[in-house]
Formats: sequence, C-alpha cells, structure tokens
Amino acid sequence: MTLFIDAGNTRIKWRLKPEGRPALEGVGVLTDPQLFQAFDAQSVNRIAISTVISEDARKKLHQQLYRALGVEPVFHWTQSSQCGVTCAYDRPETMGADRWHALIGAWKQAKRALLVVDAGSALTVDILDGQGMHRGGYILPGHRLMRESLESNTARVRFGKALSQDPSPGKSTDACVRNGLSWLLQALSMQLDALRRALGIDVDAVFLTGGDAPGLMQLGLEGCLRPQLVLEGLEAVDAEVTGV
Ligand SMILES: Nc1ncnc2c1ncn2[C@@H]1O[C@H](COP(=O)(O)OP(=O)(O)OP(=O)(O)O)[C@@H](O)[C@H]1O
Ligand SMILES: CC(C)(CO)[C@@H](O)C(=O)NCCC(=O)O
Ligand SMILES: [K+]
Repeated sequence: MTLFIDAGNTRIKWRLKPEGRPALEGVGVLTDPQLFQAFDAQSVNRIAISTVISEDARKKLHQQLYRALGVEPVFHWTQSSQCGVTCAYDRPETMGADRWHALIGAWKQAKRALLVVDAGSALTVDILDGQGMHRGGYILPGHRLMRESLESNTARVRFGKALSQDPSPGKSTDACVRNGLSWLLQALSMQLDALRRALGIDVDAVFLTGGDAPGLMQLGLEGCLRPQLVLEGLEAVDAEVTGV
C-alpha cells in the first residue's frame, strides 16, 4: 500500500490506506526518530511525498524512509498543469508543493471557483476560478511566526503563549500582543470573506487547513475545515501518475 506524507516546516502528516480497512493517519515532527516505526515495513510498497522543507532536510527524510521501509520515496512537485488545475506562476516549480496539492485536493471535490486557506507555519491563500485556473495567492507569516518575530526583535514586549480569541484593545503588554494578533486575524477573516463574495464563491468552496485553521474559524472565518487537504491532493496526483 502507499504511504502518503505531507512534510511541512513544522510538522509532518501521514496517511496509510490499507485495502478494505480504514486509513491510518498521524502527525509528528521530523526530528522524532520513532516517527516511522509505526509503519509495517512489509506492507508499504510506495511512498508519495509533498514537501516544502529544505533540500538538506528532504534528503534526510528520503534516507530515513528508505532505511525504515526499504522503499524509495517519490516526491511530487508543483506542475504547470495537473489534475484539472493550472498554475498561475511563470515558474511553477517555485510554488510550494503543499499549496499545489491543497488546490488539487479542493478542486477534486468542488470543481468550481474556490479558495484555499492553509494556516500552517506560514499562512497561504490561493484562488482557483471555475475552470481550475489558479488566479494567484498570498503568503503571510502564520500566528506562531508573528509572535516569534515580535518577541525576538523587541526587548520589552513579553507575552504568554496561549492564543487569544479576544480582539478587544489590551491593557497590558500580554493582552496588547495576544489580542492584537486576534484582531489582525479577524481582519484577515474579513478580507477573505470580502474576496470570497467578490468572486461569487460560496462558503462551501472555502477550504481551510493547517494548525491555525480552527482558530481562524473561531474568529469568524467561514469555510470547510479539511485538516488533510494536502494529503487528499497528493493522493489524486499520485493516482494520476501511477494510473491507479
Ligand atoms: N500541536 C501543534 N503543534 C504545532 N503547531 C500547532 C499545534 N497546534 C496548533 N498549532 C498551530 O499550528 C500552526 C502550524 O500549523 P501546521 O501544523 O499546519 O504547521 P505545519 O503544517 O507544520 O506548517 P507548514 O505545513 O506550513 O510547514 C502554528 O502556527 C501553531 O500556532
Ligand atoms: C509558503 C509555504 C512555506 C507554506 O507552507 C510553502 O508553500 C513554501 O515554502 N512555498 C515556496 C514559495 C511559494 O510557494 O511561492
Ligand atoms: K501546511
């Protein structure tokens, strides 16, 4: 069976699909040596990967998987056109494979104009029109990266880790920062909503994924939560390549 992997900048998500049995899924971090020990070495005969990690980290992941499972993994990258979706980039190979696979996962389901919001380490927004043409997107720092950049570039702005869902003005450093990020993400939700309406996209065609997606929904962003959207697109791409 095939092992599907989405290796992001922070976390790695995987899915195994045994025939006739429910899929096995998991989340981990690349530095965990136990990560792949859960897989039965006998039964995995193909590994398909979507990744945005550095070339060094990618080579390491390749080695780890080969050692653990005896299978050479196949890496899937952004193409100019695939599975009905056409990339807007002049240089498609420079667009993150996670964005591409998320778009394909969403297109496979919706087959109409749609938005994908991936709120992971970075937050990305991508637009597809009703013909599957990618109309471009946005890349922003994610919630954790925004907090970290504030913390590491100021001396006196110190605050707690807990996320806030309160966008009201703060009256302490901690509340100013935490509520400030909520306020910003609420503004982002409003922008996304305006974009969606301007493009005539209904709520069911807004696909939300990534660790911070539930938080965005709590701040008012409407859409469908699809935590495994990248893996879903990766599966479609791999099926097209292998002809299964
Ligand atoms: N258990 C968790 N571990 C890490 N991040 C988490 C967790 N729960 C929520 N988050 C939030 O999720 C965000 C990271 O999302 P996600 O796990 O999708 O990242 P990622 O997939 O590793 O990132 P990317 O794919 O963009 O590299 C962080 O900004 C953090 O606020
Ligand atoms: C933007 C991220 C980090 C989101 O995971 C990833 O898709 C990436 O590394 N992209 C490369 C740059 C681009 O997509 O244009
Ligand atoms: K991601």
